[in-house]
Amino acid sequence: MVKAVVLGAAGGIGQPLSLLLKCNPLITELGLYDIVNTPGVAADLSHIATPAKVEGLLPPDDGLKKVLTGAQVVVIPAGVPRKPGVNDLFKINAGIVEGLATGIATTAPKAFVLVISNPVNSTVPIVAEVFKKHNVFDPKRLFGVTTLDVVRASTFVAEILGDLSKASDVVVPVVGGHSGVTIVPLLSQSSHSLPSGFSDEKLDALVNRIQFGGDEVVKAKDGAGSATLSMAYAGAEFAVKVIQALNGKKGIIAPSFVSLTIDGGEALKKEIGADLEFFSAPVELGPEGVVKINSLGKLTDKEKKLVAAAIPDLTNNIQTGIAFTKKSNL
Ligand SMILES: NC(=O)c1ccc[n+]([C@@H]2O[C@H](COP(=O)([O-])OP(=O)(O)OC[C@H]3O[C@@H](n4cnc5c(N)ncnc54)[C@H](O)[C@@H]3O)[C@@H](O)[C@H]2O)c1
Ligand SMILES: O=C(O)C[C@H](O)C(=O)O
Repeated sequence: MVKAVVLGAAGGIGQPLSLLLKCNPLITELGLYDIVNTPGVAADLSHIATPAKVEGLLPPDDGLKKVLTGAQVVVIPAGVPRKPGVNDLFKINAGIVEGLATGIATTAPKAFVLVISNPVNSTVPIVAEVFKKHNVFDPKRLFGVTTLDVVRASTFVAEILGDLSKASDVVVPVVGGHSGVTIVPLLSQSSHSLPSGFSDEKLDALVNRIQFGGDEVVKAKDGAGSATLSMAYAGAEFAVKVIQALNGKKGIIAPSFVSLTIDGGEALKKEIGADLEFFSAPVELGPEGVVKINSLGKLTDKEKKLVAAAIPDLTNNIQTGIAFTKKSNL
């Protein structure tokens, strides 16, 4: 019996993500919340012949509180995506995420919180600070969703291998954060080796494509927003892993942007040579959330440089999130 909730459920990510969650038999209750359209989305999904009972709520009449009551897993894709005229996502999304995190901290403080809203490197620290203000912060239960970078890495490697049927078997750890140079694919650890003779230039181009995969979609959508369908796929994949671990399945490991106060975090700080509060690394999941942050493993010199290049942006992004909540009255 698992209740999952999507905050921002009527949006470009929210709707297909809610569809994928509704299709998962592990979920028995699915709560949908947005500032618009959730009753319609919920009515539509409720006709699908799967176990989850769906409800769609809006802000009036304590909708946020009602939807969060009893929630075990809360996924947050609420907020604006990149599009013309929207240059600073943080300005808008910081307040949205802070408001929703306040709702979770007061109504479902034990829920696992999966943050999709960008910029993830800053919105995750915002959620952490809000939870600290309410004295309910459990770092093991807060996740920045970086799975789309992992999904892209698998797909692009399978494309290079000339066999997309392998895409879902290819495992490439992607670490660091979720924006541009903070995205660090560890291609030397790919489950499927790149073709022999794969040149340095080609490797650089592949790293760049994974780091800036979001731009490809924004450009192709030509003003209509950023990745929604691939993000919904990635978000559902990560949410299901969290739910499987919650239900007792062992050995689930996936990269996520998490607090380095968790077991394994101190060792990771030494590995990356930086005293960061958050970093995306492979984490082992269990019924209480993150059991342990794993080592990044053996890195090539190129990968060590990529990690070093990610640190300044990560430091700034994390501090921007923390500074926002310090100034806020919520
Ligand atoms: N983590 C990732 O890998 C990743 C990937 C793609 C997009 N994103 C981010 O996800 C976010 C959503 O993208 P999208 O394309 O779905 O945008 P969208 O505009 O299509 O949908 C966002 C939804 O959020 C809702 N919303 C706004 N304020 C809200 C509030 N206070 N409470 C509840 N709902 C609220 C809107 O009504 C809308 O339905 C963006 O910030 C985007 O940058 C993250
Ligand atoms: O790039 C974006 O703005 C959206 C998202 O973070 C992505 O990786 O596609």
